[in-house]
Amino acid sequence: MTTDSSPRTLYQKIWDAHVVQQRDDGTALLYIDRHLVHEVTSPQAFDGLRAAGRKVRRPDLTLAVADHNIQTTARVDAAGQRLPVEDPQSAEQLAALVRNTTAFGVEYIEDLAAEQGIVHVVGPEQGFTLPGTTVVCGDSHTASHGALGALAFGIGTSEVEHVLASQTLLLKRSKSLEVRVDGPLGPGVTPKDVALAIVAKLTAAGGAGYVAEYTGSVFREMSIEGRLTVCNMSIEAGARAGLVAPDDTTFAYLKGKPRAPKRADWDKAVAWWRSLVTDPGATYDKVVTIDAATIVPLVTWGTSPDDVVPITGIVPDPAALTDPARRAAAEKSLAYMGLTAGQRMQDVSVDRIFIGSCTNSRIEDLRAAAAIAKGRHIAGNVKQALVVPGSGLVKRQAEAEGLDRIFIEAGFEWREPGCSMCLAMNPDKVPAGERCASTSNRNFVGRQGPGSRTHLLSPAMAAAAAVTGKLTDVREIA
Ligand SMILES: CC(C)[C@H](C(=O)O)[C@@H](O)C(=O)O
Ligand code: SF4
Repeated sequence: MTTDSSPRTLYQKIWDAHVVQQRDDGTALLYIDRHLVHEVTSPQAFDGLRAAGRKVRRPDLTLAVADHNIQTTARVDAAGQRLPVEDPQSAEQLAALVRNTTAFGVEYIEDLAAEQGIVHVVGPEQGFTLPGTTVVCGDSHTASHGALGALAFGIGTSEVEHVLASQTLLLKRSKSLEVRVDGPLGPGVTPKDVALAIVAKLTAAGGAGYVAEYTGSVFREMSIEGRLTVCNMSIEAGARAGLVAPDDTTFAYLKGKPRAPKRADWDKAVAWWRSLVTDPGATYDKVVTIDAATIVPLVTWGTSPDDVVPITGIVPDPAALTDPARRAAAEKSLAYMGLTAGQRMQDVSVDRIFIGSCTNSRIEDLRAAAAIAKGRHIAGNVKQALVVPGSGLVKRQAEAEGLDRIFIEAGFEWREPGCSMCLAMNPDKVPAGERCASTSNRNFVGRQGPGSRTHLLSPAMAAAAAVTGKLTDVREIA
């Protein structure tokens, strides 16, 4: 604990409030407030506990949900009977999560429950993620939860076991990075474009060793859904975590959420949460600023999330790169993506559309996509357009607003919640050589299936690509 009153960053305040023991080697044992668990990174951790004869220390602070392997087609038949998961490995991982959470007394959000969804959509939506808490999950996109002012980061399977057993984690403090974006956003520019602009500016490795705090008018004016999109992609710039200081928008979002504090506890919590801001005079180790007016609707061309160009731009020419290693990487990337230098991004036709993932599957994302899809139809060359809500609650809300009808009438498939085509661990895959306009966060080689080609963009731009059959400037449609 810091005892003097020197100005501190938000990151430092949350860190200081969670140090259980400071060690001489610079590491600290940190208390973990919330642990989210999914089926992919937990089986070995539970096995480890079993082998050591240990229990889960705080089952009440642990919440499990299946998302990566789960099918997004119907989960029950017409008679209400559960339909089997066909892939044996997925079926086993899902069964293991049920077995392990039952055996260790951890709460498991059942796959047929309306609360089921992608772990990073579920945490905020349930009020499980709260300002000023430390949140971990065996998943790199845990950074998302920083949108609520939580210090949230991904951990490996051995750390999952450590947290299950002790509710603590041994960590080295990261450096602090301020990412400031000020000014009004232009037409068609969404939080996803802000996120892509940040990743492009920092580069995919530029945030390594840092915890980013997003500051400036753009984030103050942004919804929680938008902040979740931006914080989600912190890891694509290599940052350990991303943070937005909690404010009235945060409190309004959390109030009444199932697991948020109630009555007098709520008032006490809000009073503390209001102190979670970077003090005037506190310094960051690094500061990056972006003028919001320079951000336009963006799209990726390559196989790294920082391969970003304006939708009005062209495929960059590797020959313009002087560093031979970077040039070779860009050439390889273009060959994989089936693109040629100088080609206009808006001439690139697409085979599939994916609207979903923990980056862009919340209600505002679906509203933005539906606004473009409304009264239109997917183009003849588009083989499949998936809309996968981030949770059963998002799905229900969207249906109450009639968004499902808009999508279905426009030729989209309306699915059950899960990670789906974001990483193709379930049957939702992009076939080799096919091109997908995707609202997810990674365009790595083979990410959406072996040989798949991914272009990252916003939900509105994904819907625009669906109806025109090619990458499209949403400003020309909306
Ligand atoms: C499967 C999981 C460990 C992985 C992650 O850590 O992020 C996945 O969610 C991803 O997005 O690649
Ligand atoms: S939606 Fe995609 S990025 Fe998010 S947790 Fe699932 S696989 Fe990872």
